[in-house]
Amino acid sequence: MTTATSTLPLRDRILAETVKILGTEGPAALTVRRVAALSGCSTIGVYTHFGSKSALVDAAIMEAFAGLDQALAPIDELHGVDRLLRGAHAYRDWALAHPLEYTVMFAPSITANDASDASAERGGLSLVDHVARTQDAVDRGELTGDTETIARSIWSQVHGWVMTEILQADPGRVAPTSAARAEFDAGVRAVLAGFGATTSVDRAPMVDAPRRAAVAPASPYVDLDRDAWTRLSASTPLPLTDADVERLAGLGDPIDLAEVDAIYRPISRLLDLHIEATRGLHAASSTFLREDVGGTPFVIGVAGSVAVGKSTTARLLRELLARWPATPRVQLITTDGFLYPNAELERRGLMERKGFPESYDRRALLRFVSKVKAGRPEVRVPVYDHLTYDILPGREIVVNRPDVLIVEGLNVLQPARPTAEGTSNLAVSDFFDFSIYVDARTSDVRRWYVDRFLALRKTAFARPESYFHRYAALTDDEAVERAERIWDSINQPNLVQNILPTRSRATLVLTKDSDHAVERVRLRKL
Ligand SMILES: Nc1ncnc2c1ncn2[C@@H]1O[C@H](COP(=O)(O)OP(=O)(O)O)[C@@H](O)[C@H]1O
Ligand SMILES: CC(C)(COP(=O)(O)O)[C@@H](O)C(=O)NCCC(=O)O
Repeated sequence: MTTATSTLPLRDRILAETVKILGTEGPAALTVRRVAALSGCSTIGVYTHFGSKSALVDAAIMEAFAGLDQALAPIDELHGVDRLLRGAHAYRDWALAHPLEYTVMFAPSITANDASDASAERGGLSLVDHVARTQDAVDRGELTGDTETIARSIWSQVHGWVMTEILQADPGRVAPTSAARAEFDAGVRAVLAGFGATTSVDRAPMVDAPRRAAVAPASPYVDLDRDAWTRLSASTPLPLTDADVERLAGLGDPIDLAEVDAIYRPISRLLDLHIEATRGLHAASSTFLREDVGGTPFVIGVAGSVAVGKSTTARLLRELLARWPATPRVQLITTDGFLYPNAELERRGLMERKGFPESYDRRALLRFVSKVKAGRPEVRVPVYDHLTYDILPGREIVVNRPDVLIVEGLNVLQPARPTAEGTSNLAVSDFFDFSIYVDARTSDVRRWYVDRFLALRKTAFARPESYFHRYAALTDDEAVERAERIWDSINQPNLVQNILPTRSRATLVLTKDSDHAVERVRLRKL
């Protein structure tokens, strides 16, 4: 941090001095007394703002990551390899301008000993968005290989390079030269080329970048910005009203009729076309086989992170599809009904892994969809209750040969697990006729999760039977801390390890901006 700290508010002054000490002398030199003296306050002042020395270290790490995230935000206007290259430069530019913060974020002597698990792991989690950006380049056919390997190779190149530049300079003072920038650029391009990048990456300044790429030549997807998507179904009527939309919107998911009109009306039209075509295919098969192969429900999977707004998407689709004359009977189920009950999760040591693939009775879920698809009547689904955080004993939803079944859940796009013999099982998604992945930046979803947790304190948590009732009385700060802990320890690792990697399997990907509005739609065309 190069700015003079004396004019900053006390909290920022304390953090700045902490970063200086940690970044130049290491954690052994950090004492609350010293930070207080340098910040011009008493030790009580430090404790009042941060509570403890380790909380101070945590705050220094977390704030530094927030700064880096902010510096990287503009590249999310871009796509593919272009975004990865520009991201690498934005990352290096920030790190070299904040060498002490960068040291605090990544020096193992600090993160391994003096930070809490959450902030020590924050470095790993910062890879999440990078992995998602890499996945985008792979999905577009601009890079070839395993996404995780490519993402790690790019990051190792960038991080290793930046750390060397910082260590070679005087503490806190890096003077980047254009020669160093050119060398760095060549190094990152070499890594990208090693994974098959052929796209010529232009050097125009970031602000001039096109908002959206049209279609990558080898990509199996068509990628449309919001306006282009909306124009696709100009003549389809919108059968919902403001009141319908208000009724269907999930907590913290600010959707309105304009958004439904712009985004969901075209989806509903596209689905109607798919349903019609699928029925035509069945009729053709019947003619060929000279027997009636029978109708079967059209099954749609809706996947995405916890708190991304899958439920709102699924409910809107149910409502819109039911208004098409060919599909009046639309049912919606969520996969949480197939979570093992808490007692079973406890027995398996999985209470902290609710939502991970292994926390579900996957065989029961597979049996369920295959029965539905086979046209069986009265197929039953257990019911999960968010309030008690458990399966409701004896309660069931009956799925009775609907025209359309929507299956919503975190893991619905998981590929099949290999059997012990090395052959492949079927996966739930093998029974889908269409699938939708609701996507957003991980940092935005984290914020939505925390905001929803805060809002739930006054509603669901306030009820004595709520599993989270003990959180109803928390102060704002305590509730934020609690929600972030659940997010960082359960939901984000699940997103990164299990959910995000399934995104490219979806027929349609809806990418939301930080205000929940869908900014981009990607449709599989091949
Ligand atoms: N602890 C909770 N108490 C009550 N309702 C909850 C709780 N957590 C989530 N919900 C509700 O459950 C639904 C599903 O949430 P989630 O699985 O996070 O999916 P999404 O937000 O993507 O729809 C949402 O309507 C949400 O408001
Ligand atoms: C119930 C869920 C696993 C979602 O299940 P889904 O319907 O997506 O299969 C999730 O909302 C959840 O409660 N996760 C556990 C961690 C948490 O309390 O946020």
